[in-house]
Amino acid sequence: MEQAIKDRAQKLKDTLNEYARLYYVYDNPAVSDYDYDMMMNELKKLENEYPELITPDSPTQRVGGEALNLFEKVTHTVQMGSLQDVFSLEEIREFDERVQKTISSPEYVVEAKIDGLSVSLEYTDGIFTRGSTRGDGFVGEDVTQNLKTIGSIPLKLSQPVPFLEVRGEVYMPRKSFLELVEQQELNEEVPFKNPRNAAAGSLRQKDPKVAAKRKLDIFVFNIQQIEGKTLETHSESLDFLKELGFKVSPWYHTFSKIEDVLDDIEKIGEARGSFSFDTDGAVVKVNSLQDRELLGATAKYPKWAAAFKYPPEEKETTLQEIEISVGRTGVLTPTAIFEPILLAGTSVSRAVLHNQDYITEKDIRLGDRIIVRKAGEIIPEVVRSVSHQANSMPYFIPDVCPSCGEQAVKLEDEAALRCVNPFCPATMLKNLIHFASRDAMNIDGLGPAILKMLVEKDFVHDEADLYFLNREDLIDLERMGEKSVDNLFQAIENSKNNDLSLLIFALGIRNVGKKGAELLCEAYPTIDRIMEASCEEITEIDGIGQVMAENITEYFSRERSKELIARLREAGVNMTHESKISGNLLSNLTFVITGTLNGFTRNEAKDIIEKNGGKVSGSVSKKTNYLLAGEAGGSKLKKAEDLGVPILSETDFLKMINQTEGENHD
Ligand SMILES: NC(=O)c1ccc[n+]([C@@H]2O[C@H](COP(=O)([O-])OP(=O)(O)OC[C@H]3O[C@@H](n4cnc5c(N)ncnc54)[C@H](O)[C@@H]3O)[C@@H](O)[C@H]2O)c1
Ligand SMILES: [Zn+2]
Repeated sequence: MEQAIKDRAQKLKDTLNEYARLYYVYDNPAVSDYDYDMMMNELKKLENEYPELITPDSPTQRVGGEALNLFEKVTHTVQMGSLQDVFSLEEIREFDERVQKTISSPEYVVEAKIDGLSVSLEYTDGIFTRGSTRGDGFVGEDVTQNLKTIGSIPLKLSQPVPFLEVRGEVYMPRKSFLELVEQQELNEEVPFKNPRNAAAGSLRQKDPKVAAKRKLDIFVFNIQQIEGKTLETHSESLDFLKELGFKVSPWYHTFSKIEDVLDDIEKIGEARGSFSFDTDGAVVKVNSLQDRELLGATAKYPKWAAAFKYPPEEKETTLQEIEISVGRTGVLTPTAIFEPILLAGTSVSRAVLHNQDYITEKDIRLGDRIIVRKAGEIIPEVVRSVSHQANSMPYFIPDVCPSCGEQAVKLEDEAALRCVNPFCPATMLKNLIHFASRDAMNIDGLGPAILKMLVEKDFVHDEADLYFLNREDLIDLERMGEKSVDNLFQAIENSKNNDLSLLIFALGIRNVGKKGAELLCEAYPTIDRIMEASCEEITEIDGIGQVMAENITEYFSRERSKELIARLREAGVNMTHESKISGNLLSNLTFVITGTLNGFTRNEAKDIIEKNGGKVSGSVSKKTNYLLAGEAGGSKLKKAEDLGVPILSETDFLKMINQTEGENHD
């Protein structure tokens, strides 16, 4: 065998193993399933031709990913194998021929292949006892608590079957996925790439409360083990599972002619665009359970089943327009608008172009002939440009926000353009969520869901509107009863007393965090003084740099800001800052706190020090003035001794503070 072939095989193994790790262990694929499958196919062909290339670490020999240490491990009594996959109807005929060598006139069941993750559910005397992921097929993860949050998994079966283990596919409905991604974008989290990864990521959350919020669902498709009931065929077992209370494969039909099998596969292909879940193929299974025994399995998959994978559909069309929309986080997204084409059973006229880098890399221009692809995923994408029109020019996303008309900017380390106008209607919801959040105005009960309704119903257009809400409007809102409206009004009322520094932080001025807001307020303790301060003056504040100072003055120079502040003032929102620093006897002194204190918590001690003008640092150095040591000081105590830093006991510290307060009273 040539060295080049060996090298190619090794390269494929390494790359596929890495892709599989990202996909199974981190739920974050680097390439599309189709591209992965095509590489896998190439490796399989090489290994077929040169069997000496097959090593135990080859991805062709292994199923799925490793179990994470986060969960208890579960050893599967019945192996949870994968499926042999095929990419043409011809290969389904070949599968049938292979089956026919062992079984005469086999009967087949065709099922939709759900794109989720495989789990095993165990029941003893009809009670759900344990659920686990597939893992590598032999050892999976115990995710019982998370599975219990899925409403369609029965906790008790309609019959007390002595023992039952079933296998099913947990998935995230498309609608839930779109909602989740929207939420993740608002929270500035990295969104999941597709419903399958979202389902896998959600089921492997350590906290079942998170999993519960993710709206997962399941289709059960096989009996792995059963006691107390004899079944002859697969279709019979699906019927029985239904009777027990399971949600089973949504599409299954039994056929005895291979032509009918092929027809049904095509029917699923046409219908799958309209399913509420992602379908990446069709599975053909031998129906008789006894025949399955005869056919057996390889180390990786059963020989009685085959998965047909639908190829991604691609079509050529003409790009008519590029529409720019602005999302809730202010990101400008280009969408291709083209002459409608029929893809995966639906008419398509729009596709994502991601960002400027994507457009530039593929040199996509207005008027181009383009190739659009729809694979398993929900949203089609523009794959490439086939040809440009004469005299066409490279396309650049205009740097203007389509919602507010202000200039959009490219932030560091981002491929995207963003609208940063604090009053852009497109990003208002996100600003409001920040405004009401715990660290900002801390308005309990005014979370993202309610704010979204308030914005959608046009009740709220900016932060000040929150203080002029109408009781009747709120009571009409979904899920808002009298009591919760009262509580909400009380929380809004309470927020009026917040310190000015919280309000400044809540306004969401670019680059102004909690700390920056506090520093600003220490220097300028009223809103009027802040608004009058010049950029130069603000830059002089210790801890505030040029950029932050510019952002602050730019914000307050806007007419909209002045109006907003005026209305907040009218509502009675506090506009002054009460300095935390009441004394200065500890000024210029740095403290480190260690050990357990008796009279107060470490945070309380920190507050006392800061109120008196001192600083608290996390580690002892030559610059430390005092170590405040409670019981069991440990390494910090040792270090302070070594460096000769004075050590204060709690009593010493109290004396020092009382002296301070005493002096203040003089
Ligand atoms: N994009 C990437 O980087 C990447 C990496 C690794 C794997 N993958 C993808 O993962 C897949 C390979 O994973 P696999 O080994 O799980 O194989 P598979 O997903 O192709 O098929 C096996 C699985 O199908 C599921 N299934 C769904 N509906 C079923 C039904 N009705 N009957 C029987 N089984 C059903 C089972 O849970 C089973 O585990 C490929 O599609 C591959 O593209 C992608
Ligand atoms: Zn805008």
